Amino acid sequence: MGRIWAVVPAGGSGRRFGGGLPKQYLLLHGRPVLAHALGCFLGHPRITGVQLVLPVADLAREDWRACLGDETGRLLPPVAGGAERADSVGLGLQTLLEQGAAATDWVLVHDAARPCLRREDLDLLLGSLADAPQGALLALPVADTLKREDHGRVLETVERSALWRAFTPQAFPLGALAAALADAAQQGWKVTDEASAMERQGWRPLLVRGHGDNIKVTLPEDLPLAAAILEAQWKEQAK
Ligand SMILES: Nc1ccn([C@@H]2O[C@H](COP(=O)(O)OP(=O)(O)OP(=O)(O)O)[C@@H](O)[C@H]2O)c(=O)n1
Ligand SMILES: C[C@](O)(CO)[C@H](O)COP(=O)(O)O
Repeated sequence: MGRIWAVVPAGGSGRRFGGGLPKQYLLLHGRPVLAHALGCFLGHPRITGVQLVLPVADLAREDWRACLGDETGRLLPPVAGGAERADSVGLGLQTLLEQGAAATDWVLVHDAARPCLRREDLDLLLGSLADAPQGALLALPVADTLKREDHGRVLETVERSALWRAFTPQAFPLGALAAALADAAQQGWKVTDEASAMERQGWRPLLVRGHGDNIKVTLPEDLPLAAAILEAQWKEQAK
């Protein structure tokens, strides 16, 4: 396996979260949400470089860097994102390729809005790649009963026995993922994660069971939840 890169999409506006400041900049235990997400990769010996993707208006923003301390060695110059998450990821991948990454290198894509990724889960995903030629992603089996909605009422209960929640990081060969995202964009397919773009190409990525506390900060109530999760993780590590 060649080098392994990370792309961290942080180019969103946080519409569902609301408020003035996009959620990736909000503070969790004194550090921006995106700094927590970056930290996992910046401090990992198997990650060659980290490509952060920001809203174009924020490229000159520096405040979030202060919290990274001396971890910035592997942080590449941020690039501007696009209208949708998939566009931002694609722009991050293209930048890596233009800067000399090989198409056969691997890339992990991780939401900046997921600040609670455990090192052990990142290691689990990285460790799976040798046996995952079609890529891999952290995920968790659904534990709730799922309903399909129709005009505010239950239409049906969805059989959940084989359903998993897809998290990030999601790991794929860099060139194949860039091509799959470009194809999805050209075909007008809305892909909400990297795996679905690869599935469209016939790939069947490996599901790697991770911890459910790898939450995505999406709604206002997710921020205090993420703070409590981080605190619980730190207490667990301190034992
Ligand atoms: N055009 C976009 C949209 C989203 N993202 C990033 O993709 C991740 C997951 O997206 P989501 O949670 O949906 O963030 P937002 O798009 O900002 O949220 P919303 O859909 O509520 O506006 C986030 O780290 C977000 O910053 C991105 O890089 N570029
Ligand atoms: C990529 C992702 O986090 C996997 O669950 C999710 O699809 C992102 O969705 P969003 O609506 O862009 O937050």
